[in-house]
Amino acid sequence: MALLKQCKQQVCDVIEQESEKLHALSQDIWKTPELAYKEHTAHQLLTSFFSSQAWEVQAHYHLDTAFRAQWSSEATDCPPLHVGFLCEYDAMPEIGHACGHNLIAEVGAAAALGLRGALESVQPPRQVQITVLGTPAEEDGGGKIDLIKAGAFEDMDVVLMAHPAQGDAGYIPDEAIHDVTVKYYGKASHASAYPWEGINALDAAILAYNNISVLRQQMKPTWRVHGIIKNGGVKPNIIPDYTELEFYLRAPSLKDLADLREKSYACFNSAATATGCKVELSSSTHDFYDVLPNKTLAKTYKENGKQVGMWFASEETELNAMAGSTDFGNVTYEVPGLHPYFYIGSNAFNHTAEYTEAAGSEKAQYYTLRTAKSLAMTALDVIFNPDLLESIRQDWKMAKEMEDIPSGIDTARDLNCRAGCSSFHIKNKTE
Ligand SMILES: NCCCC[C@H](NC(=O)CCN)C(=O)O
Repeated sequence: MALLKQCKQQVCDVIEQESEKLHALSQDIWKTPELAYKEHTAHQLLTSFFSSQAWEVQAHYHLDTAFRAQWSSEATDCPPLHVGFLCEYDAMPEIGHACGHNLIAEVGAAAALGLRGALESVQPPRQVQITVLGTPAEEDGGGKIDLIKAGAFEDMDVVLMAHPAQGDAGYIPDEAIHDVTVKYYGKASHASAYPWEGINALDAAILAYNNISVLRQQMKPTWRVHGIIKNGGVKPNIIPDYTELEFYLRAPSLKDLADLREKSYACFNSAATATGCKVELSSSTHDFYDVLPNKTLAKTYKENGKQVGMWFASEETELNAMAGSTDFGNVTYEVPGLHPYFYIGSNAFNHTAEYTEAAGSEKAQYYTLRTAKSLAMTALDVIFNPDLLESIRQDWKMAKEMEDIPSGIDTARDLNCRAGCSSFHIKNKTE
């Protein structure tokens, strides 16, 4: 496959040629951290970038801060093979790009440029359509889920993106997540003069927190529940009449998440019963599904990654690692997808100020670009090898069949079902 080899080389050359522009793009995003659905500067930077590179851009694609950029090679007799690359670009409150989404955007852009450059340099075996989707609101909300609902993934064959971490990995089992806001309503009273007249909403909040801590003993090791008290009252001498908590519930499958949700809701409700408060449980964001594995895609990515200098832990280590959650999970229920993790030259952990610094560092560039090369090379393998695509489709079908999806949940369309950045335990060998 001399042509494939030549194309892979071309991917690397194009990405290197464009490296300064790509670096500037991710730097500009990094310097202006924006929260979910409000990523106006990042959106503007990315849409201008793709327009200037002669891509067909649909800015404001179904969402204000989403976009779609497309390019297609010349038509052949076969229907086009449709490859999607995703760019995330939302940041975290107060600590900026602490999950490195500026680098995710750069990887998506670089991989798309590299793949297009390679396909323009040869006569590809079939027509290829490349779509870059700008997907807002991963840290909160789930922009990809809005885009799934709008049909954005419907005709794609494979979707690829990569996420910054502490090491390179082909697949880490990101968990399904359900966010819940818990509100307790009590009755205010003078806390010293007439405490018996009050109904203490803070007591309910503390009981709820402790109920969850007690439940933890009976949780499976892969389950995660963590929360904060957003409102704990206003003054010590006023019995709090209102408190508010926010919790994230996570589990490795939709079935486990439904179980965990039931148990956790019992903890929240019983705290209300014990204190005489009223309770309100609500969720304002989409549930994220677990990320389905695709062995063939992950293996192909790792083979390419090794060619550009990556080191990977064993598959078993990867499968036992914990990450967080992502709305890419829902994408993997729609279309075969790959969501590898990549080293950015730092040992810092995601969601810390140190990681923000690392994501904006010059050092991260080398690792970010080699990740983009590996993603684009993986796309080339899919394009040049029809058997590979067949195997990817088989893996996808099997992974979906193996999910024990609770009744009442239609993963195809009912996105109101259940599904972190904790530490990524995959370490780089050299660290
Ligand atoms: N609705 C809350 C979503 C939180 C998503 C967040 N994602 C990441 O950290 C990216 C790594 N997969 C999380 O897992 O906390």
